[in-house]
Amino acid sequence: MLRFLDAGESHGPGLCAVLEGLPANFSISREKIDEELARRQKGYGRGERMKLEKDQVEIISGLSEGKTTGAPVTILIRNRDHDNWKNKDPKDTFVSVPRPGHADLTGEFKYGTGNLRNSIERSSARETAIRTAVGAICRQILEELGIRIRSKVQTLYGINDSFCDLFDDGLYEKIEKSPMRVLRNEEAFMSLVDSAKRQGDSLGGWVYASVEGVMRGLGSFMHYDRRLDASLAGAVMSIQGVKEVSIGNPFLNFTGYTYHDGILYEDGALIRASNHAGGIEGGISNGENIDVYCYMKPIPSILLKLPSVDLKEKKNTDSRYERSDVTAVVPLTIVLENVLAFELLKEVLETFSRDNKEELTAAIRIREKRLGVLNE
Ligand SMILES: Cc1cc2nc3c(=O)[nH]c(=O)nc-3n(C[C@H](O)[C@H](O)[C@H](O)COP(=O)(O)O)c2cc1C
Ligand SMILES: C=C(O[C@@H]1CC(C(=O)O)=C[C@@H](OP(=O)(O)O)[C@H]1O)C(=O)O
Repeated sequence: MLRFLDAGESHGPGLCAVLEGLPANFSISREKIDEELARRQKGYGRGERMKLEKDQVEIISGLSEGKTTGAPVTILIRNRDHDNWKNKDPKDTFVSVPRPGHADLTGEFKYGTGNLRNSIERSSARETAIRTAVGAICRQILEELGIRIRSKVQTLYGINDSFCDLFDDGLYEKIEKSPMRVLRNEEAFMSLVDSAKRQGDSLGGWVYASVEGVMRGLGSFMHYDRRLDASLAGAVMSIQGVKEVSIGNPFLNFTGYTYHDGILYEDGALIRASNHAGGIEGGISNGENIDVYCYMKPIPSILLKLPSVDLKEKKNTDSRYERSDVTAVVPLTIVLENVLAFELLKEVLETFSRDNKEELTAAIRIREKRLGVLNE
């Protein structure tokens, strides 16, 4: 079983993860992991923190001559901002006024450390840096198996028309360079972010990822917890700030006749007339692109005042501001891609459970050969 644990606080020395269950003999490039980390740091609407960090991964275990050995892979990302925090007087970082919408209050209900700073540190989406690094390892293996993931921002604020409707040729390369550049309506995006910032407010929006080349037959309807759509949705919902997940386009109105994707036999092959199902039927991948949409709520840390309570003084007060992004929909696209990469590799290994590259690719070929009969 592929699994990982991660640890680390937002302003602590760093973040780390142990990823276990990778098959042996796959090449993993550290540079490619760092490229994903750099992509995640970009995006209009990011706050001051991203100017301080330059995320890079250190690989502590699990690779030999750049290849997986089957041993647990341990990775580490250091927090540059730690240098600015390590000598702070605890009195100066103490927090007793929770921000509505963040984890400050619920974290205190649950853990009761008396200082909301502890919840802030671990609940922070800083954790998405290490999750992106984990996904970036899985992604390199998926790419060798012919699976490719790409993403884009679909909407910002309440604007339900797309900033960029379709993937153009070569767009993937452009996304890799800078996710912002691919937004057709880049100026509209930027001015919306600018005005939210001027107001002291924040924004959310929808992002979209599409996975190409997924083999048929991942997931199962045999039990609720093996359904592929459920596993993917759960993983995506676990990303900080994500509140809705849809497999297939949630913006269109359908009837049964217009929604369901016709099955056609053409030129000796089984094909689908459309892909409104988003690549999953009955909890099992059907070979079409897996399309995942998710909605991120507006960022909770805002300069505008919301009602809150000083838990120490037991007095009503205004919410307090903590340095923040205005919107994180652009980095969310990269986090989404890499969260999906981990989940999909886990599903591949669940279905074709093998311990090394050669046996894994052979097992996938045997399945494809059997399904190929349907196309004759
Ligand atoms: C990439 C990314 C960056 C984020 N940046 C911030 C931020 O700067 N300030 C903030 O208050 N929330 C930010 N969030 C959202 C919070 O982490 C999130 O709302 C909080 O942990 C509470 O979790 P919940 O919204 O899932 O309930 C960010 C989320 C992501 C994915
Ligand atoms: C550090 C990251 O995002 C952080 C997520 C975050 C939050 O509350 O979730 C709050 C901000 O942290 P800080 O107060 O240090 O500026 C963001 O910068 C990152 O994405 O690497």
